Amino acid sequence: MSGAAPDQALAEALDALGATVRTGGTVLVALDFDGVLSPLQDDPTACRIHEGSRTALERLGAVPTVQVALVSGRSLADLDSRAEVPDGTFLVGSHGAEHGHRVDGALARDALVVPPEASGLLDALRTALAAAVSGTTARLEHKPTSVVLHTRGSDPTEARRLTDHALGLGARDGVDAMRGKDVVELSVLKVTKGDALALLRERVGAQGLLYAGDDVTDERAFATLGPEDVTVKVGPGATAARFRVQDPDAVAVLLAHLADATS
Ligand SMILES: O=P(O)(O)OC[C@H]1O[C@H](O[C@H]2O[C@H](CO)[C@@H](O)[C@H](O)[C@H]2O)[C@H](O)[C@@H](O)[C@@H]1O
Repeated sequence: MSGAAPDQALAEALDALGATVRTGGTVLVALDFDGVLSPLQDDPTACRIHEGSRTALERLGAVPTVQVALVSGRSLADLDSRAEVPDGTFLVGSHGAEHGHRVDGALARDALVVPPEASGLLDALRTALAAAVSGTTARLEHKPTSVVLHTRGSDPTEARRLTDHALGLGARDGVDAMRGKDVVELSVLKVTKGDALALLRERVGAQGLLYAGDDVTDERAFATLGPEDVTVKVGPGATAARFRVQDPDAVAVLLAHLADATS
């Protein structure tokens, strides 16, 4: 495998999670998708899970007291279509708005309730953003509870103008604006990955937790996790996480190390 090995402090934290599993404790292994399990791409539809991570998650998913979860900003359907994860994996999409899990080779979704006033607001946001990006190189992505402005690859001046416009729309009542890497997401539900992780932790009764993420919305999650949790920032930039690895190649090595530590 081509990624860098975890540094000593992270390796020790992974070994401690492995020891928890070997003594019968439950460990939640939760991962962001873009920038963590897949390298970032100009075209979001080109992203696939890293082969090394896919293999390691297969191994981890086979351990009875390891619970694997993907916690992503992508819509649940989009995440499911490219994740290639084993049965039993929890999938959280749209930054925590959509929940499901893999069972019998398919996605089982939890019900998603969007109040009518929120649907109306989302339609208005979609219309306003569509008018703003018309004739530009920026793109829109539509999710069940949000619309996303993508400016990766756009002219920087145009990207700034559209970003400011989207953030202006995001200041409206009932809208949660989230900035990410060359994206502004306008959601009509107030959700966070931190809340999603808290729910999952309770649902599986985890004694140990690992979460790896690379983006602004992952910082929201890191900030809610405890000092004993193994939080891993992927890539450069300020972070509230305890540990850092360089890139998705290093994530694959980290997950393989954890899989080894559980057996
Ligand atoms: O929480 P994540 O799994 O990291 O999802 C966050 C967003 O990921 C995608 O956008 C990002 O990745 C794209 C593909 O590499 C890249 O082109 C874009 O610039 C990035 O922001 C996805 O398209 C969004 O819906 C997710 O919210």
